[in-house]
Amino acid sequence: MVKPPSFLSAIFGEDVKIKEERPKVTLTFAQSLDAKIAGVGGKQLILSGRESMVMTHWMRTMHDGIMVGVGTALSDDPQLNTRHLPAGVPHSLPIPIVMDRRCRLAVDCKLIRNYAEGKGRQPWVICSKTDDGEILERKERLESAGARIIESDDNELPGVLHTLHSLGIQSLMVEGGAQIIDSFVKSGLVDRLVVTVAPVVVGPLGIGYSLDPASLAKLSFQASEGMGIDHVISFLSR
Ligand SMILES: NC(=O)C1=CN([C@@H]2O[C@H](COP(=O)(O)OP(=O)(O)OC[C@H]3O[C@@H](n4cnc5c(N)ncnc54)[C@H](O)[C@@H]3O)[C@@H](O)[C@H]2O)C=CC1
Ligand SMILES: Nc1nc(O)c(N)c(N[C@@H]2O[C@H](COP(=O)(O)O)[C@@H](O)[C@H]2O)n1
Repeated sequence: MVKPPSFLSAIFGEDVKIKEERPKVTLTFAQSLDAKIAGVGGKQLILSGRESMVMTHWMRTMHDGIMVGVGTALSDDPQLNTRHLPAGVPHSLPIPIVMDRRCRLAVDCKLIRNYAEGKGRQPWVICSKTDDGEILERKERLESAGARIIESDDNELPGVLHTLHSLGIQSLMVEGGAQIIDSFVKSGLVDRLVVTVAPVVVGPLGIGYSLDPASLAKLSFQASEGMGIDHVISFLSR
C-alpha cells in the first residue's frame, strides 16, 4: 500500500474546528475485546494485526507529533516511527514526545538511540519545572544524550498543548498509555478517537483504562472498518 488507507483519508477528510491555540488531537490505542490495552503487570501486548498496525503507522505520518506517557516509554521502549510502511514511499515522520513530569525516561531508550544513530527524529521530553536535584540531574543526562527538554510550569494538558502549538505542533497523535488516555479524555481535549479492537481476550488481570462518561459523550461515532481480523472505529468531537 503506497498511500494511506481510504479509511484514514475519509476520517481525516472531515475537519475539526478548535478555538484554542493548540494542536488538533487524535487519541488512539489498540484494545482487546475486554477493553485491555496491556497484559498482566503492564506487559506490552501486540494487539493489532498487520493490517491495522500498518494503518496506525500511516496515521502517524498524518501528524506533526506523536505522544506517549513515560509509563509507556518505560514499559514498551517504543520507537514511534513508521517502519511498517513500504520502503521508498515518501512520507513525513512525527516528532516523538514523552510526557514525563519527573524525567524518568531512560537515556538508552530506543527513541534516543534512534535519534543518535540518525534513524529517528529528536525526542521531546515534557517535564516539570523543579529545583529537585535528582530530577535536574536526570534532565541534564537526557539532554546530553540528545533529548530536547521542554519544561512546563504546571504540566497540565492545556498548558502543554499550548506550548507544543507554539513550537509548531499543529496535529498531535496521542498513543497512550492508560493514564494519558484517561487524562486526555477527561480534559475534553480529544478531537478524534481512533480505537482498534482486536478479537482477543486478555482477562481481568490485564491493564485497562477508564474513560470519563461525560467527556466521552462529546464524541460521536464517525466510521468503522474491518482491517484483517481487527475492527477500527473512529469518533469525532462535534
Ligand atoms: N494497546 C495500546 O494501544 C497501548 C498500550 N499501552 C500500555 O499502557 C501501559 C502504560 O500506561 P501507564 O502506566 O498508565 O502510563 P502512561 O503511558 O499513561 O504514562 C503515565 C505518565 O504520564 C504522565 N502523565 C499522565 N497524565 C498526565 C497529565 N495529565 N499531565 C502531565 N503528565 C501526565 C505522568 O508522568 C505519568 O507518570 C503500558 O503497559 C503499555 O503497554 C500504551 C500505549 C498504547
Ligand atoms: N496500534 C497499536 N497496537 C498495538 O497492539 C499496540 N501495542 C500499540 N502500542 C502503542 O505503540 C507503541 C509502540 O510503538 P512502536 O511499535 O515501538 O513504534 C507503544 O508504546 C504504544 O504506544 N499500538
